[in-house]
Amino acid sequence: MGSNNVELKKPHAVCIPYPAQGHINPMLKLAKILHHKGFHITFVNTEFNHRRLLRSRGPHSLDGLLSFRFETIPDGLPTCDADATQDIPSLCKSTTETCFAPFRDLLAKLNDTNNTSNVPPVTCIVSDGIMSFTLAAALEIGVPEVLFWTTSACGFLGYMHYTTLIEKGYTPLKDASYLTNGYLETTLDCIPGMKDVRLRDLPTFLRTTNPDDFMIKFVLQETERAKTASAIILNTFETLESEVLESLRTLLPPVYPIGPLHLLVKHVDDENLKGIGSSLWKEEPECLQWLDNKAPNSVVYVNYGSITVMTPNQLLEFAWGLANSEQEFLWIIRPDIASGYELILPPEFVEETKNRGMLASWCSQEEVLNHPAIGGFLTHSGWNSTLESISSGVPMLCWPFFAEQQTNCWFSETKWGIGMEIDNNVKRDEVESHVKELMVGEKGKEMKKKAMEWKKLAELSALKSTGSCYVNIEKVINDALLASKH
Ligand SMILES: O=c1ccn([C@@H]2O[C@H](COP(=O)(O)OP(=O)(O)O[C@H]3O[C@H](CO)[C@@H](O)[C@H](O)[C@H]3O)[C@@H](O)[C@H]2O)c(=O)[nH]1
Repeated sequence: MGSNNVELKKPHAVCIPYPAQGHINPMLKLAKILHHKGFHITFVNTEFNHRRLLRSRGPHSLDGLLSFRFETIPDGLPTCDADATQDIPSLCKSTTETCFAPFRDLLAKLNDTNNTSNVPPVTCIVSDGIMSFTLAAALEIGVPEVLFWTTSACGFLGYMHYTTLIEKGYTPLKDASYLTNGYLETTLDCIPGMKDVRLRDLPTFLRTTNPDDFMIKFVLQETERAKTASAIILNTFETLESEVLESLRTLLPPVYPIGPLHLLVKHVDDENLKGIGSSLWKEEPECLQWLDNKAPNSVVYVNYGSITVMTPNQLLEFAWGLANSEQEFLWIIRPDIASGYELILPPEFVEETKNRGMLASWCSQEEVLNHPAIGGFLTHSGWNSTLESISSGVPMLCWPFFAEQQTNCWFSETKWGIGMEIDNNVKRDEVESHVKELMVGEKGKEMKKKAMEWKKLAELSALKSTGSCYVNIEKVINDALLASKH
């Protein structure tokens, strides 16, 4: 009884990620940190992802703890049980249009004083930045809400300036020829903190001719609502993106960099929480065993995250580029990477690389990037992948796919000196030469040196008690999450 009383006195944070892998991962880490700081946690998944997590991690993997519980709401899309990423624009549309009511019902259930489940009243909401419908629900029950944008600060700044791009007539594009006629190379000087950025380096939803494009409207809606949150948090660190953060601070409520969360969560020393994970696909531990037999810095790691798709031809160009580079590689090919196509790698490729290549469908990426055998990362430049690579001191080849990945790529290459871009129209010769440069060339050595410097700074920001992001989490808790709304 006594312990229940203690439980009922805790502050209660409802954490709701956008329902995609790259958003659930950092939100779960943050939820664990908040739990460690004394919060009761309700973590809200969609029913679709809840079922996927149970399949990938086992039937009891979401049982949670007395003080860390999982709840679900429907995502509004037709029922489906595929182990595949959902279409992002459809998911943005359905979450923004249908999730408010079930979320509000869930809050009412959690706040029901007749309930006998020892859940304290909800005292704050931590919501994904692109689930901003939750702000109205927070307002209704009179609790503060912090928005967690899981992108880089630079990517977020790009989104914040969609209004500027529309005002200045940069988007929508006049016609489809503007996609290929060199127009996207235009450099801009209207985004403070991103001098000389090109249109093509900004989040890709601007590449439309349709003035009513849903994704543009969605970005405008989410960035406008962000201004009404109690605070904005970002999974980055001050020294990495100081100029951009400064620029964001002129546009928004308090902005706190609180990353890298995968380093900060290491301070949570709680055996009960260790088993709670968020991988939607089953990880293949053989990848790590394979790496154990490799020399330091000898393997290039290839992974395009959870959303990227490509044509069989692009896949083939990567395959032959890797084979011809003569480097060792660990290549993760998600089962749905070539969605809609049958995916077959040529037997000659498999034969030629069998002694120096390992193929798998999903892995524990943080562990892989931290393995001493990894010398470089061929990535789609998703923010989690970029930050995990930075924190492991691993330089990158960037093949950005969509959203703010293009911005992450540009910053990796031009500002942080740890990335080299591969042309979107991927060709095997370019993959071969870039992989060689990354792994054994002079440029690769320079990038490795820089990456090791950033790794140190990432670690510093996550230091227990004194690291700037460690301190920022305390500030978010005291100044926003525990602050009374009224
Ligand atoms: O085999 C794998 C592949 C990936 N991951 C993890 O999955 C996450 C992938 O996230 P990210 O690299 O950010 O890529 P996306 O899944 O594409 O992420 C989406 O969400 C990010 C955060 O908002 C955005 O930066 C991206 O543009 C958007 O596509 C990372 O934590 C990886 O460690 C694994 O654990 N194993």
